[in-house]
Amino acid sequence: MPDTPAAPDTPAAPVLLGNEPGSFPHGVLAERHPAIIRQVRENLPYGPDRRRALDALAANCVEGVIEPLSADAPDRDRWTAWGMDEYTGRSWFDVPWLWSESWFYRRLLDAVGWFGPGPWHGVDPFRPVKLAELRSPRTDEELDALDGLDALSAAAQADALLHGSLWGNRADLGFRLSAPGTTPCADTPPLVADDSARLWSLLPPDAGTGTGGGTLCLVADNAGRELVPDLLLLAHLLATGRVARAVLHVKPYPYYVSDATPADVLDALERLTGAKGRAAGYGRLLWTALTDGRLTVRAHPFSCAPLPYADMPDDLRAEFAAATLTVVKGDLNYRRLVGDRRWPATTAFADVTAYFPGPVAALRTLKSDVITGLDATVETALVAAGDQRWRTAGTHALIQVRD
Ligand SMILES: O=P(O)(O)OC[C@@]1(O)O[C@H](CO)[C@@H](O)[C@@H]1O
Repeated sequence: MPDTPAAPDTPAAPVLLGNEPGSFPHGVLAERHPAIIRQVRENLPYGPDRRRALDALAANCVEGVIEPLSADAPDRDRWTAWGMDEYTGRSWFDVPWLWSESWFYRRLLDAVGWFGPGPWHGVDPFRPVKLAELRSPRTDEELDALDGLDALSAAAQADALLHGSLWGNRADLGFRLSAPGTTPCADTPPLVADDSARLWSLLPPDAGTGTGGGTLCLVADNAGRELVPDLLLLAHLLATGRVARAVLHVKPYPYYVSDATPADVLDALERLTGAKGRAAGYGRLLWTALTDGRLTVRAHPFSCAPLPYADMPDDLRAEFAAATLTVVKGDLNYRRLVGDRRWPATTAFADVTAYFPGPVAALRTLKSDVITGLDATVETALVAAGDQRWRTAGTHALIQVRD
């Protein structure tokens, strides 16, 4: 399977595995995944066959080994190219953590009958939790707060929407299974890196007016309370002419509990168009942009690949190469962007993303060990402030740009 180092000129750090008891990756494999299965079992009335399959997966993912997809699986060839044969027979804990997590969600879809011919075909096992969040009063509060933006300068409005999208990344339902009620940490500034000025310099206002303006790719992460502010940001960028077109990359199938799929985009859009005030205006703008082609939604198979973006296929590479800027959202996408490795925290972000075919920005709250691009002083302060939970607790965030 491909294993392109993220940055050929930077010595590659070791790939993260899940086999170290007490480590964050080990906890995800040993505890978070079984908890996700329990939640899925409770949230939908699956019949005995599906329940048995879920129980079998619960045992297999903790005690068993990787078993190949069935011969008639529609994506068997793809998974073969992504390393399935190489890892068959090995413990889930002994293969790259990035790989075994994606494998978990793929096998979960088998267990619930997503690919099958039966009644559960195409039914998102995470839909109940996604919808509960989208319909929550907190979403209303966030949409109502948009009307307060009118009092701000144009630059402050843009920053507010950027930060809404950034901190929306805390809305990760899988994460909340293992870190409920995490509160921001007062000891160190919440932003560990802030390249927002560089980001805005790549998207000047009105650069996108007329026919020759730029395209922004936004590689989305979670649905619901992350996707809503992502859509608001896109609407604002289109409305202010900072971009002429936007491409929203979402997942082709349910993944990492709350990751956005095309169906989730429609749900979020409905939430916006059904809202009041500025939120509704942005909803209408996005609806029109979808109909006239200024906004497109992509669900590329590689979006659910168990591999770093350094291994992206040529068609995706060409898309990102043509964009004025690609904004990559969230923790998992960050791991895939820089490579899921034990990088020293001060490793240059520009080096580990040198392979990326165009300007790229990461907007991410920190929910796993991987980190690059920190100033040494920032790292020292974070470490001095206490334990290493700043890496995984979602209390800190970053905006990093490589142009
Ligand atoms: O990508 P997201 O939604 O920001 O976060 C995904 C996440 O919760 O799941 C992984 C562990 O399962 C970590 O990368 C991260 O903590």
